[in-house]
Amino acid sequence: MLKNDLLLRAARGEETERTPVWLMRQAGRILPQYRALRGRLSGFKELVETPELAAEVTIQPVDALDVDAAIIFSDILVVPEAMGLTYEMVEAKGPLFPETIKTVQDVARMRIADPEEHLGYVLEALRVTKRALNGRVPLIGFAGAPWTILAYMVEGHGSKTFSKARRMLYQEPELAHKLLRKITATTIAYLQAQVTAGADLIQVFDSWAGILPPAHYKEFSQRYIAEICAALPNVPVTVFAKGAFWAIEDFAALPCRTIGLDWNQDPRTVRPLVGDKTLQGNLDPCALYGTPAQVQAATRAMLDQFGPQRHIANLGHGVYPDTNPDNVKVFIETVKEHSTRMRG
Ligand SMILES: Cc1c2[nH]c(c1CCC(=O)O)Cc1[nH]c(c(CCC(=O)O)c1C)Cc1[nH]c(c(CCC(=O)O)c1C)Cc1[nH]c(c(C)c1CCC(=O)O)C2
Repeated sequence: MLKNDLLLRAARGEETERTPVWLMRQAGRILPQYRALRGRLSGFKELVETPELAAEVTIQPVDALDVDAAIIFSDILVVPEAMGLTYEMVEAKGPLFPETIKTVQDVARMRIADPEEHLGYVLEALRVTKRALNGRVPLIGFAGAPWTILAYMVEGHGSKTFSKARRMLYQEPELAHKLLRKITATTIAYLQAQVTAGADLIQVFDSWAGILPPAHYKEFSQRYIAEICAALPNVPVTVFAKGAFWAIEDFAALPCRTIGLDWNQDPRTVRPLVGDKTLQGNLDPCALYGTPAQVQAATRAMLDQFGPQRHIANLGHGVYPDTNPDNVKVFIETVKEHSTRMRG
């Protein structure tokens, strides 16, 4: 039994006495206790692949920030690795795939991963975390959307344009679909296993949705996200497709409960377009660089724009590593106070 189920009730569209709040990337470099632990290890992957350590950093923000949810410490790139494409996390640079997907043979080599066999360390981290949380807050599981995963597998690293990945959609659309189908099958089995291992809510990250033209988004991304949502009927699903403001009416038709908004979207414009869905977001991560009074004012304004119900407060993307954790606490405290007042 959960002692704090605000997140799940808001996600299901039920009334809550205040707005739940958590932050994308809340476990990570903003916390000194994360940096201390991380500094003692060989690297990011050791942390991700050691269930006891992953559980420890998953719970750090629950202790330090008093957020209403924990999100399992992992990465979206564990999926391509499970399919056969190893990633490296290069210090101060980000992810790198030494080998990338270019040909039919490359796609044929990729396996549909078995969750217990190839991603057992994430499932074990979920089980350890769930036990250690002892019902304090819900535990969020996640995966990347197939398009965002393809983008990394083809490009090999982060990019402003992902033009190699986008080139494939024009030059070899059938090959892209072949790969997307394998990623989707892997992701469905992986997320179902996460739920069995203890995840209370699932978030799908389509971080690179916004670089696609709308027609490509429909063809190469949204339909696979819809398949994933439909395969998870017993758990609330959040879809966060960054930058895809033009697809908002299509999201309303997705078989998911919650739509994540980035900071470019105005919740007042979005709300009437998404029916009874719950919305998540969307304070500008850079708003946390202001003074505490400015953070308070920006957070209150955001809450007013969403309205009191069917809202999960968050930033519009992951918190930046150089954010002062004191301002993160101001954000969280302000959500709790102001959203309680909004109901009074
Ligand atoms: C695109 C993407 C990735 N990973 C993720 C996404 C989708 C969300 C988004 O759009 O930001 C998702 C992710 N990555 C991480 C989490 C953990 C849970 C959380 O607290 O949100 C989650 C949910 C840990 C991480 N993933 C990464 C770190 C930093 C690694 C370190 O400790 O040095 C963390 C805490 C590394 C990572 N991983 C990735 C990149 C581009 C980078 C480098 C940039 C960076 O360093 O922030 C791929």
